[in-house]
Amino acid sequence: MSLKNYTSINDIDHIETWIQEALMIKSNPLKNNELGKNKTLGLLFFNSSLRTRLSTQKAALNLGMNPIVMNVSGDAWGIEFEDGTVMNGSTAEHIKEAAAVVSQYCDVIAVRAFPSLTDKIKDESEHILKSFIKYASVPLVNMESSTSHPLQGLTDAITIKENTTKKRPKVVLSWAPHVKALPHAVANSFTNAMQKMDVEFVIANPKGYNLNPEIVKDTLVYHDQKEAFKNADFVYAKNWSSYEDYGKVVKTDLDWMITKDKIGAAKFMHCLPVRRNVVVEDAVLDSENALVTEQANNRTFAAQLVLKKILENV
Ligand SMILES: NCCC[C@H](NC(=O)CCC(=O)O)C(=O)O
Ligand SMILES: NC(=O)OP(=O)(O)O
Repeated sequence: MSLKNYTSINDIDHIETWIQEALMIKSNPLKNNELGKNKTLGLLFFNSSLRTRLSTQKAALNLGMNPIVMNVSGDAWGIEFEDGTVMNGSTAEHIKEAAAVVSQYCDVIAVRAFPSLTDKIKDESEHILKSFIKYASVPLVNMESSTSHPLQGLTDAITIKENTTKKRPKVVLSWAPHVKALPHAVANSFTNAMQKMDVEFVIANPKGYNLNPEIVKDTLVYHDQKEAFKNADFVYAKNWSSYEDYGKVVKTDLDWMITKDKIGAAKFMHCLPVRRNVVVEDAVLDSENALVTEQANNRTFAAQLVLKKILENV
């Protein structure tokens, strides 16, 4: 299947096939190093990044593409996204011009834009991502938007497939404590990805932290972490702010921190960056059961698969 834009896990037609394709790329990353020759990937960051910034560039380089990167916030002119506004405030150019202009320099555009966590309706409308899609004339890749992080979700699916010996492993997504209000994007895309895979998938979170019911669907949600962790093969930790009381930290349940004692022999996963001894204790991250570096490595191959599918279509 060729691809126009990659904005959500729902753009994956058959996840098992995509995983196999990504693993083929991993076994020979330079096989298609002519496919992107003389093509430019523009990476636009409205927020910080280490893994996405480097692994997506690495993926582009493996395909022979030329990546160019910009930190939009701070370095570029402030972009206006509202239609018909009198631009006499702090924004200096409109997304209509900005996206059209970036499309002159790039064959593919990748964008990272986190949610406000204050305006649920606006965040859920994905106005930044959708505006780029509307006004750019080239394909777009989501590098974590308000509600989804599909490069991460695909990576996590690949990592679980590589690290399981069981036909149908038990995978638990667990909320974990944090000092800040964080987005739902990673948890949403992980949930979307697990729902497409042949795994026993459950979610554990304290009361008040249920994810968007339209994402959770009929996935089992436990409010008792210990109960959820029984017989788990993979524990995926992530903090998110409240969805119901949108963007709020309703309570910091410190006893939800992931410990060696709690997860036993289960493999530990996290998208990173992770706050040690807040989200998860050192003993877990420093153990052989931590897959976090492997996940970060797989980001390259997930991005490479997505770019390959887009390049085959342009
Ligand atoms: N891209 C992976 C996670 C990005 C972001 N984490 C953060 O903002 C953590 C920041 C901190 O720990 O201060 C999130 O949860 O969506
Ligand atoms: N996991 C992830 O997306 O990391 P960065 O925020 O560092 O890109």
